[in-house]
Amino acid sequence: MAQPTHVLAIDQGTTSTRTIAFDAQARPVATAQREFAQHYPQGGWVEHDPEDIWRDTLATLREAIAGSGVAADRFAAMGITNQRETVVVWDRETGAPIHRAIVWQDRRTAQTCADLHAAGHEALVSARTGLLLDPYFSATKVAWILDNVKGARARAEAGDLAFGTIDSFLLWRLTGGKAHATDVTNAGRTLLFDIHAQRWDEDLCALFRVPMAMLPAVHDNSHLFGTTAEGLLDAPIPIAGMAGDQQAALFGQACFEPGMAKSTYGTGCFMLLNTGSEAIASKHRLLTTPAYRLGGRMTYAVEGSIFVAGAAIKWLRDGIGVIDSASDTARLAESVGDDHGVTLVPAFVGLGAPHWDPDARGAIFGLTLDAGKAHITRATLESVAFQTMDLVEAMVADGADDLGAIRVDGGMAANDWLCQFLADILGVEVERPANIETTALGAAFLAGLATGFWADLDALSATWRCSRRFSPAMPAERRARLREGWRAAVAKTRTTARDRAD
Ligand SMILES: Nc1ncnc2c1ncn2[C@@H]1O[C@H](COP(=O)(O)OP(=O)(O)O)[C@@H](O)[C@H]1O
Ligand SMILES: O=P(O)(O)OC[C@H](O)CO
Repeated sequence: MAQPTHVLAIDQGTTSTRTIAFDAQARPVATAQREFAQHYPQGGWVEHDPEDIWRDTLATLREAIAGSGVAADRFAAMGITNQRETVVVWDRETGAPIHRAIVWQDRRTAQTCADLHAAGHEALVSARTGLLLDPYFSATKVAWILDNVKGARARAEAGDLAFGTIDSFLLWRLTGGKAHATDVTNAGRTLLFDIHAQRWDEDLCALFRVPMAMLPAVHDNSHLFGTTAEGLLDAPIPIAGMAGDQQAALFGQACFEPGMAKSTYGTGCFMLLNTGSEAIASKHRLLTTPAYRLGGRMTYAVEGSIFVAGAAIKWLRDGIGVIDSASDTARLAESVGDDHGVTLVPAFVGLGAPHWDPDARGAIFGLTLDAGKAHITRATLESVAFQTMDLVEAMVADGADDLGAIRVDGGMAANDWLCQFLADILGVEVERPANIETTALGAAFLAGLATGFWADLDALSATWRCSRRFSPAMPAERRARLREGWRAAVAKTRTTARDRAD
């Protein structure tokens, strides 16, 4: 066999699918990317067509291989990383999904979660899964499909249907239906997986009414999951790494030591803090989640999940048309004075951590007649930093040491204005790596480790480079005033949601 020279990573995100080819120095040598359709069948519902996702995955894989100029048999392996929690249920015989994928942002099961909460189930769920009863997670979405597609529940119980998050679905398709598996990080977002015992939990499956016969096998993140089916690519390539995208970003940022944190700004924003071999239960409504498992040894993280970050920028562009492109936002934000007085709370799909309020909806405060698109744009960027601030405060209140620095990545991290405002509001150093595609890199690292392409974590750490560091420069008094303004706006947003519900 030819000596491997490169590794591939598939990054299946909420709004786009991409494949990146990396060389042995972890440099991206070819990228292929496609945006795909979002379906909003009702208010608060969000769906994807799994066939779109599969079509784009295959197309970007072929394109990235061709674009790299590297022969397919020179790739040591590929890794898969994915939007987490999103649910696909498919027929084991035909491989056809029985419903569109229900996306992590979808709120249709809010009432089911409220009922389970009222019945007193949250303590058990949190103790075993590290999560909360929120429609964000997979279990209630799976049950919704089984209850709403005719005959599905009986077929699932008979073992004829398979459930998977996007990673499992892609693995199934890539291997021609040979492998039905996932990894601990994706399993750990379903509400069905005991993150301490590290196995599917019978009680939780019964509580959420998900038949165990439809669940995938769960493996380490660095593991030989399967090999691409004959004829799919010019040569079969092993699939040897898998992780949910936020955990992959933590890995790609080389946050391997307890106390190291990263924050990823894509559609949403997700901040993960490595807590080592200890699963720390949050007292401030953060999540406890598997960070990665290598050689059977689990590393955990504490996570703050924010549902809307880049999605608000997309809304500025596609929803209300105040910008032509995401890259306009920094210039517009700079054009507004510091004391502009506008606050935007982007609770478009409720609020995630640390509030977990599925009924909250977006709001803008402080409008005056001179407020224009620049004010709204600036307030939108600021809201992303303020939400991160809420997460950091919750982590510190949970006993985390004061964070000296956070590593940022994701599409929005390209925005210098945002990175500086983030450093100012958090009062910590913000480090942006040379490669902000850390999600894909993390998946590539996992696949490369499994196949010996990279030797160990030290070899991976050695590839991490900071390209720009943003240091806090805002006077403490101004920071305190802005923080206060944000808290008041969030409180008003939540009161309005409660008033509407009454
Ligand atoms: N310069 C920028 N300023 C602000 N937001 C940006 C910028 N560039 C990209 N974005 C936003 O980042 C998001 C894309 O990031 P990405 O990491 O690709 O997301 P995902 O993986 O969730 O699909 C989009 O929502 C886009 O609006
Ligand atoms: O698509 P992203 O990058 O915003 O990530 C989505 C998260 O995995 C949802 O939990």
